[in-house]
Amino acid sequence: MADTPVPRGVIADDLTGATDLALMTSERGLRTALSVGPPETPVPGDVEASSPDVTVVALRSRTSPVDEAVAQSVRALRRLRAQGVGSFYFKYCSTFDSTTKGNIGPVLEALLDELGSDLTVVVPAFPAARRTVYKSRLFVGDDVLDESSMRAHPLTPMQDSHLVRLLQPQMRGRVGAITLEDVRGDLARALEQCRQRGVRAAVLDAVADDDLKTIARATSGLPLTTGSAGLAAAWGPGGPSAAVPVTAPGPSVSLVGSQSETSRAQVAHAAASQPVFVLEVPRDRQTVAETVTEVVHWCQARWRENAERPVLVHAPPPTRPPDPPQANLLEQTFGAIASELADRGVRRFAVGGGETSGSVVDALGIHMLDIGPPIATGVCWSVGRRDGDPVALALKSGNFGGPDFFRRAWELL
Ligand SMILES: Nc1ncnc2c1ncn2[C@@H]1O[C@H](COP(=O)(O)OP(=O)(O)O)[C@@H](O)[C@H]1O
Ligand SMILES: O=C(O)[C@@H](O)C(=O)COP(=O)(O)O
Repeated sequence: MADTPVPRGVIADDLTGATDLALMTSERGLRTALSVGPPETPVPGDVEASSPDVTVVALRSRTSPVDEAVAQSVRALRRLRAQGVGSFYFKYCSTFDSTTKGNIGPVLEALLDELGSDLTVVVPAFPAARRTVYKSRLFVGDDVLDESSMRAHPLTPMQDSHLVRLLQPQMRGRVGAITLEDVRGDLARALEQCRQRGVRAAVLDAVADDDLKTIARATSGLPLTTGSAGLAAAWGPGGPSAAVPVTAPGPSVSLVGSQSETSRAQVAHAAASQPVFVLEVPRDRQTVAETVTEVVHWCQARWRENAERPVLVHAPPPTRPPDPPQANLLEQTFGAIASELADRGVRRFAVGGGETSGSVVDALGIHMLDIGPPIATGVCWSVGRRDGDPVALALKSGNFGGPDFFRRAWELL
């Protein structure tokens, strides 16, 4: 197994992306801390004792305006540097989710500027999750990105699959491409040629785990690398899993705001054995509050019938075209449901969707997560603390997990 130096600081643009990567490093035996938002600077003297191998900072910047995403990401980088971190990874989605005013390019350039570095790589490939890049085109399984279900994402509809074409309009600097032949040939030379041509971000083809190992080795000297959790599978020497055990008693609830095909199939599967509540899209804050009260009563009534049986609450099908204010009200609704249920003693939450997970964890007031055992590729149990009590969280990217995810997850607790 390759022994590749590990970027010690990871800045992730959403929470499920952060847990995806943290699972990867923790499974490889790297002690991984996940901070929800930039970490507080630790008290000097504690640094050595508590220093993890990798600190992952989960932001909620994926759909933020450019200025906000840049400010959040630079702030995270500065906090990590203050803790002694010297090498960084910017984690975005393996489906390269970004809006038309996408912030991946601006964030990447701001981080390069902050580090005084000229070149980085763009590596969203994650073959274990069937994301591959060939001739700069991103594939999801057998489909190019813009022919996959990502084409109809409510917040980040992806209507091109060519990463250079997607990224260049977001950047001041030049975007280049490195072909699979060069990745498998003389990658160091290809990177040097990019540098000489003034390329700031080189999009790398990769279709197999071995390509990622090659890339991890060839880019280990760069202060900043970027991509999905795929590349993290090639970091470090590898070793026994550093995952912590996760236990939390009491009733179980799944909250699904994701509209991906995968999530919808998972909800349909769960509905065969679990009570399911379908939300309406709230019109305003007042209807958010009314909906939350209704859902909390519904959950409690279901648990009085059978305390062991998980329940599931999910968002209704979206309107076309997608409506960001409605998306935001739904996120608030899921967050408030979680927080009201937690006030009533619920400690087991499975959440479908990255934005939805961010909203739920924020509403629960959780700032740090310990990484637990895997549930599916890219999804794990994690533990946060709320008023000192452990809260078990399965934070699932919309696109991840098998059809039985919302049953299987509970069986692992
Ligand atoms: N019916 C709907 N109308 C508007 N927005 C919706 C609807 N259903 C879900 N959403 C929003 O879509 C977004 C889904 O994003 P996210 O939770 O990140 O899921 P994924 O992981 O699939 O990207 C959330 O902001 C959610 O509130
Ligand atoms: O890289 C991935 O696919 C995931 O880690 C990820 O970023 C998930 O984002 P959401 O689909 O918004 O949950």
